[in-house]
Amino acid sequence: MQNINPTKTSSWNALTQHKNDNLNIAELFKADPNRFEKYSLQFEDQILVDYSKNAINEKTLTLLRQLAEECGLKSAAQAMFSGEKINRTEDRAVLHTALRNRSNTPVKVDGKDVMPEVNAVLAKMKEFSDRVISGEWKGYTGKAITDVINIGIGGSDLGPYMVTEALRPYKNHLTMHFVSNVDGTHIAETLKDLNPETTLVLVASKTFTTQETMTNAHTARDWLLNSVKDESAVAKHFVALSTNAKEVAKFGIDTANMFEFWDWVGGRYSLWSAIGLSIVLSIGFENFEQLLEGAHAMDKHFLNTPIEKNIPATLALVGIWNNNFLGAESEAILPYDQYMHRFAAYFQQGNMESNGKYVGRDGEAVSYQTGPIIWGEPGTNGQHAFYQLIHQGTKLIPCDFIAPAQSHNQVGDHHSKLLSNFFAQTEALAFGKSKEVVEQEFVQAGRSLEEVAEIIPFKVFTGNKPTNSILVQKITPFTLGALIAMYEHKIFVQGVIFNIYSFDQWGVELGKQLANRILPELENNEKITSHDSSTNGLINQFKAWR
Ligand SMILES: O=P(O)(O)OC[C@H]1O[C@H](O)[C@@H](O)[C@@H](O)[C@@H]1O
Repeated sequence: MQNINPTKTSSWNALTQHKNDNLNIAELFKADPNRFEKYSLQFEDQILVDYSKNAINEKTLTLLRQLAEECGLKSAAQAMFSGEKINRTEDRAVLHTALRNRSNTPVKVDGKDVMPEVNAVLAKMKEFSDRVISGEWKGYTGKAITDVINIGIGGSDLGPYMVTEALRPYKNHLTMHFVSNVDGTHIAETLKDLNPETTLVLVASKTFTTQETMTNAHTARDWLLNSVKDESAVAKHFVALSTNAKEVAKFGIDTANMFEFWDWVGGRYSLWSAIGLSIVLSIGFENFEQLLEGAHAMDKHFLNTPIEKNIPATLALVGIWNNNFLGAESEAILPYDQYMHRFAAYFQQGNMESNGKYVGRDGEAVSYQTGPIIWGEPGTNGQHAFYQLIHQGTKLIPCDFIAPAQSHNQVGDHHSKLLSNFFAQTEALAFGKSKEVVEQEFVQAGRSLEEVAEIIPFKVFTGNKPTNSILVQKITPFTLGALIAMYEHKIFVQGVIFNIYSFDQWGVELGKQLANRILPELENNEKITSHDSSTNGLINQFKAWR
């Protein structure tokens, strides 16, 4: 990928000037009755992306598209899809798109087509999951599996957990559990109600060396062996999802029970790989294939659609406008769908681990903002918690509102009520409430303006808060796959423009290294003096209190 400092492009300069036009969303709507038609896009008649409630006009979009061109977006996308080693700092290709390449066209890494291996692992996942779901796969004592625990963390947890929750309406009889935290409470609470004879454990770890996961996996293994007291039981109750066959064998899992993936799959992009086995076990292989189909359809859209109609690119560019020119520091993802309650958490890793970088592709510190802080919670719960600050605080927080038109649970008028909130919020954020309207409301309520003068300012909403509305016909495996891929590519486009490496994650290493240094210091009762005074003080107090 090229090394292009975005701030040195002519479009960046022009955008900096253009910021002074101080666009106002309400005025933009007043001036153009066709704004919705102009600034909304549809995907396969199933997903509507309305980005019209942003402070943008034709000029903004033209300049942003020019920026993408000047930063080499097209060739960068080609490079990723064709297996070039765009993850330079780890010398790896980035091919989560090959995992869902339903067209099965060859994708080469170092001259070798990866598709036969991808298809072989998918076939193995199908065969295994069919046997577990049908009850043909038996545990050590001959009983069918009832519960599945996925032990993993980060990319080996968030994706599978988010998707199995989002697609709960499609799930079968198996009960899924996800254990990630090294806090013993997580595994203890999970194992408490489970029977080892009917439990299958998936140890999900790309590297198979992650402290949290290996610790939890050993605890689960001890739990099984405490109950059945025969090492050979492990083969019936443990499988590994990993790239590291050597470590898997060391742990005692037969490599026949290993579902492989490859170093060109980033952890936070791995739910499409063997890491998705918990998804397959939960909703069946055909539904998992639909998830892959949806993502593949979005991949094709991203790669082949001109930038004017390209959904991930458009979301990325509008995001850059808000982040780099209007000064927004964070972005909220707000699904109006209870099943999608982990969606924001998933893209917290997806986005922040990808684009939370301060070093550009030239090895120098950048002089501009890179990835935003991502946060969010499902729909109306957020309204009664943190929306106050979005409406009337001093910070600019662009929000993505996501909602399905059809609910999986048609309970009374719940869905109309939910969606009325979904529509109302973006309207309120964009248009606000003026002083005049507040006054009018008081007058209509029979109050005199003199009497209420003091409280009027507190009731004014300035509006002009940017939002995207993403309306999905229904959350199905296909549309969910497409939505996830849409955000993945948005992150990719922003990383290209930020001129950073989006697919490494060196920032997680230092803490790990220091924890490994501290762990032996906690194993005795000696006073610790090897750190700064704060860290020494904390460790010593911990030792005194434990
Ligand atoms: O799957 P693994 O190897 O256990 O890694 C789990 C997580 O570890 C680190 O925090 C990072 O590298 C993440 O990207 C990764 O998802």
